[in-house]
Amino acid sequence: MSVDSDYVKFFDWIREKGGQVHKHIKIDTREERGLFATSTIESHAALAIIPWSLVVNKQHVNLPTIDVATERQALVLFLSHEYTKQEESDWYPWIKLLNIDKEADDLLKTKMNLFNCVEHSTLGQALTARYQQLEQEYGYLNQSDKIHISFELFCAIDHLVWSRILDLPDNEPISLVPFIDFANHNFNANARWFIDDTTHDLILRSERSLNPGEEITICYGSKSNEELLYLYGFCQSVNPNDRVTLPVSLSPDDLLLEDKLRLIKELHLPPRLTINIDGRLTDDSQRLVKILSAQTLSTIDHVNEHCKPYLKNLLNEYLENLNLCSDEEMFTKYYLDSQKSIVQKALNDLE
Ligand SMILES: C[S@@+](CC[C@H](N)C(=O)[O-])C[C@H]1O[C@@H](n2cnc3c(N)ncnc32)[C@H](O)[C@@H]1O
Repeated sequence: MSVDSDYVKFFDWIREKGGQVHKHIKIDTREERGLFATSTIESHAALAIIPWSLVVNKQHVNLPTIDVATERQALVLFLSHEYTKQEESDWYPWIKLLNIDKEADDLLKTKMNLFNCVEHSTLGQALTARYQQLEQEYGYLNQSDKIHISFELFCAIDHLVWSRILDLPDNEPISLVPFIDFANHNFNANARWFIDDTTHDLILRSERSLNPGEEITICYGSKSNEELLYLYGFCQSVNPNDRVTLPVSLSPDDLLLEDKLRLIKELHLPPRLTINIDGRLTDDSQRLVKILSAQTLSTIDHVNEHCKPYLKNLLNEYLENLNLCSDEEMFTKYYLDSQKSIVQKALNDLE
């Protein structure tokens, strides 16, 4: 069976379930598989209407009725169960296109490569934590007979969930929305989705007129490269929302340890430094540096002579770590180059 006929079946399935897809749209693969206009489409056209019954979230009737720790886990279990049923699944026309087996292979090859490349960055730390959590989750679900797939497939499905969920507004649960999940990201997207107030359908709408062959994109939000890589496995060479986040810690030998911890808690300061694309620290981070670098109680929340050396040391250490990362893969290179350039700007500012 050709892939094209799988797409035809998918479109038919959406229509059978009461949805609509604009006649001038197809799913195609150029650099990346996505949605494309096959003819001119006017501005504000409904590109797709997806009925609420096809929106997968924790309230969905078909979700496994077992306790789940998080909304994300509910979606992972849903996809795992439907994947296991194969053609018996009511969702098969969509599940088939998710290429879960191939995703598992790719994840092992490319994503693990990414993982190794960025090992020394904050992204590496976040990915390590996620992997460890997945191992624990899988161990529990497997032991209690709640899941019947391999760990590799479980990781692939977890990645698919992270990369395809939509954050619906107004306290609606995070959801998977077949069809809209084939739209790729662009900061200058030409389409957007919303929930119809009266029907509760999910509508994908063109925001301007589309040319024949043009890709239909949505914006995944103002995310940094680190967030894009973590959630979706891609990032952008020029990302106006990029930033650096550095985890910081206090030495157990610090004589002001308790005072510093108390103040950080009182001020609700996140335990990391954030440096914006222009190389400037956020206000919270500037305050954190003052506290962390203070050597006397009277200067604990003031600019002191230790602020600059403290920050310089931290930035140079991070730069050294970034230089240890390999940068052959395109997205890893975008990420690393942007991180280095932001840290360098911050260091220049300190001179
Ligand atoms: C919601 S899905 C979009 C459809 C997906 N391309 C597919 O083939 O099913 C999100 C995934 O698409 C890819 N993607 C989306 N936007 C991208 C972009 N601007 N550049 C590269 N890959 C992108 C990433 O792999 C991401 O994890």
